[in-house]
Amino acid sequence: MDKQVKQAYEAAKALYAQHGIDTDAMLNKLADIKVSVHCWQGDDVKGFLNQEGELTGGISVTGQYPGAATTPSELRADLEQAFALIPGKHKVNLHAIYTDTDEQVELDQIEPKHYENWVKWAKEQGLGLDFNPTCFSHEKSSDGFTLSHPDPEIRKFWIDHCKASRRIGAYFGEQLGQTCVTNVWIPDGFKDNPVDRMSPRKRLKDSLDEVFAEPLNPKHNLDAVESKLFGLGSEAYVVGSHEFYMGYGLQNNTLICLDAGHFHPTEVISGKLSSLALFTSGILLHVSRPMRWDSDHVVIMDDELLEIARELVRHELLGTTHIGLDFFDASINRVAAWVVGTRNTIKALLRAMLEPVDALKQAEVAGDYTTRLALTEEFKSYPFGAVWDYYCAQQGVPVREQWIKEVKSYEQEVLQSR
Ligand SMILES: C[C@H](O)[C@H](O)[C@@H](O)C(=O)CO
Ligand SMILES: [Mn+2]
Repeated sequence: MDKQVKQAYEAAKALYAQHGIDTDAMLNKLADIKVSVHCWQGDDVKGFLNQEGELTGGISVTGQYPGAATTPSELRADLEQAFALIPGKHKVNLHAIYTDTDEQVELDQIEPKHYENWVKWAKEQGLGLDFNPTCFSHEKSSDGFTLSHPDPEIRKFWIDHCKASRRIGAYFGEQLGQTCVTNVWIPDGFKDNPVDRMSPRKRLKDSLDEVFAEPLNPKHNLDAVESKLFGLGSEAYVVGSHEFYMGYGLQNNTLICLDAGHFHPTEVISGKLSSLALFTSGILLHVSRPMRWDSDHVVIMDDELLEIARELVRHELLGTTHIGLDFFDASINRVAAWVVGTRNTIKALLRAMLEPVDALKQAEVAGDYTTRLALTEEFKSYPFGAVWDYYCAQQGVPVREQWIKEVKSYEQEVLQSR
């Protein structure tokens, strides 16, 4: 390890120790945290089932940066490159459209065999896998409705797709010895004010009951449901709102997924964790960065990211929270997008672990808000960067911005020839 990195770490360690913070212990804890890295940043949410099809469902990717993955092997190679620059061992989050097969399979007919190569690769790489049914970018969702569709045949198609997806999730979990989280998100909603808000929700509830009817081993698969406030073309009404899924998840014991971009622009998910955690067995996060809307920008070290990390650390929610990422930016190198967003998420967790939580809580309980504010502010310039650098070196990944040149040479050697 670089001498300077080590020296800076030792100095930082001594400073934190004065507040009873054991940096070595925190780094061991950090190494156990898995972030679920979403495959869809690598190819602009196209997938491999119908690559030429349009991205629908009220989500959008902008940018023309060259080098998007066009095959499962390319996507895996890009992910490997990203993971070589991210400390720790993590998970990959797949959508159903990321089949690896020559078969032209329909979404309601997908089977574990269509994802076998992903499992083989995940085993080789020591990664876990998560899964999502893809209820968009399909002719049967072209009018904006899937599980809440008024036509029972279309609804059945999507129910069967979600059922098949859960079985694939269970197969991932069983094969990899790591629980797979299968997350259901649907785009269903209206562009303009509906007359009947209730009936689509009733249909969605019934559909979900069918989807989740088959009992699966929770060691292999955990179900999650993801709400949203609005999408492109569903500005007035989304069937699967926060209230809907909060009720559904609590009543049916599924994980509730909070996507940072799925609420009103000034509403933050960090503030929701301590409430939800009291009533659920677990939470799924989609860490994202909404800019004025659900824009899915790459995650940066902003106040909300740090606040999410603090909530997880301060209330000991790391054991029951599944941390997934959800952003897609095609205006920059896509491998770099993964690296920036994932490194920041892990770094934010480390920053939160290096705060004097007990002292801050004591000050708060004693009504000493002066100390609470002063200590919080002073800790913002404590040398967490030196601890982070040491962690990267310890984990065998580039320290600080050293990783950028690796992404640049990968771009030259691999991405540019695509
Ligand atoms: C592709 C993802 O499933 C999708 O982004 C979903 O999670 C979402 O957040 C939709 O806005
Ligand atoms: Mn999401």
